[in-house]
Amino acid sequence: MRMERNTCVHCRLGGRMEGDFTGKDVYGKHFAPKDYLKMYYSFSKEDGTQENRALTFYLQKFHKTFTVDGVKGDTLIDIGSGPTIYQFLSSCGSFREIIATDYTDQNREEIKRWLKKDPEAFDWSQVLKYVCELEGDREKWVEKGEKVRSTIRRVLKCDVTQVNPLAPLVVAQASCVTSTFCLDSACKDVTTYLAALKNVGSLVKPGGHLVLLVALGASFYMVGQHPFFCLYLEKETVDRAVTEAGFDILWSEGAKNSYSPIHSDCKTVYFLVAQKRIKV
Ligand SMILES: Cc1nn(C[C@](C)(O)C(=O)N2CCN(c3cccc4cnccc34)CC2)cc1-c1ccccc1
Repeated sequence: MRMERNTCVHCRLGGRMEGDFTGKDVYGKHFAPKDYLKMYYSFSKEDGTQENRALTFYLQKFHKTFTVDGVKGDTLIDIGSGPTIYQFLSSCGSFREIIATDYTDQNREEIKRWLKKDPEAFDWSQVLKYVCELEGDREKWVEKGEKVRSTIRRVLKCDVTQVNPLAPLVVAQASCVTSTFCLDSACKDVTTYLAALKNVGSLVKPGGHLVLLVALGASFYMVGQHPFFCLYLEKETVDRAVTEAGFDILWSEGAKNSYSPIHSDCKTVYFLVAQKRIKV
């Protein structure tokens, strides 16, 4: 039907995206990791032409943070890991232990599938090769995979809306906390976002680092045919939330969104590195 092809996703959804927060239960029921991974983390076309500019931006910024700038420490906690492991490829050589976390069972299971080398696990080999090329030796990608597997020691449940996001577990404060596209998808409004950032920030030891990847100017994103809510955030809101959570922003960089408008209305993907103030 011609009209159908010409209407935006928002319109086709009957405008349901505005304010339609995707609650935790919906994630548990409707979030399909395989569809998500195929849609957002396929690295290139069959002919090898590289097309995933969003992913290469994230990988370059993680490389700058951990390999070039030398952010390191004992433990790194990743909050809202989703079903992905790309976020660990540069940090796995800089921390003794990585703890991956997510709210949904199916995302944690997808990570465990890759850790166990399950043949049904998502193929991250192209992404491993890209990061090894950034580090100067593309041929080291198999060893890189083994290093990631040996460094991810735990895969835990998290809920950023809880004061202790890892409750009922009490985990020692970490040298570094990373979180990619989590708070913007998990928080229904800015008040909740500010509180969630304080909750996540409480997991960082004084002097430790917080690394965030945020979708700016986004109200939804698609996984397969299912729309998911995203909190509409501007750079200034994120910067203020990080500062109010007790961190100094060391550097940040935004990149124009390269997702298809069918997948999301995201304007900018925003990478930020901050350091927790030491109370004197
Ligand atoms: C790309 C991309 N990836 N993602 C991350 C994704 C798929 O949303 C996810 O797996 N998440 C985050 C939400 N999350 C949660 C949901 C409910 C409650 C949670 C309570 N605590 C912690 C986590 C909770 C569960 C894991 C979002 C995008 C994206 C965003 C905007 C525009 C375009 C793309």
